[in-house]
Amino acid sequence: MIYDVTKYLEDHPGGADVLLEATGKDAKEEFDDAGHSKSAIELMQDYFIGELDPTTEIPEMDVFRKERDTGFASKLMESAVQYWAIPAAAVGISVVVAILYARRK
Ligand code: HEM
Repeated sequence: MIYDVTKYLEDHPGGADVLLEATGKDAKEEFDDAGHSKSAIELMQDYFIGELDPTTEIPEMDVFRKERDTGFASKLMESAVQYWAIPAAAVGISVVVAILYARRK
């Protein structure tokens, strides 16, 4: 569920700050935690603009988890690549040099 609350910023009893902080994020938990009344939930429907396209693979909470996961995983991969890149390059160069050296004789 996506809500455009731009026009509601000034009228929000909870303040514009909390809405701005929730921009572009999944604010379901914050919304629920605030204990919004039934009328607040009804009012919210006026600002409903659409759903996330599930095929875009970016539902908000997943993004956070994914960023954390892939962040960690990609860092691990990066360091793994760095770890292997130098010895692998050294071995590669040695092999080339050895072949060239062997050919000379
Ligand atoms: C379209 C979306 C929203 C609508 C229509 C809305 C509406 C309201 C309304 C009418 C109230 C007054 C209390 C009540 O009737 O429940 C309220 C309070 C509050 N709202 Fe929202 N709200 C929205 C989104 C949010 C979001 C996303 C957050 C947090 C990130 C939030 C945080 C709060 C808080 C903390 C209060 C309590 C203020 C207090 O009691 O001092 N609201 N909201």
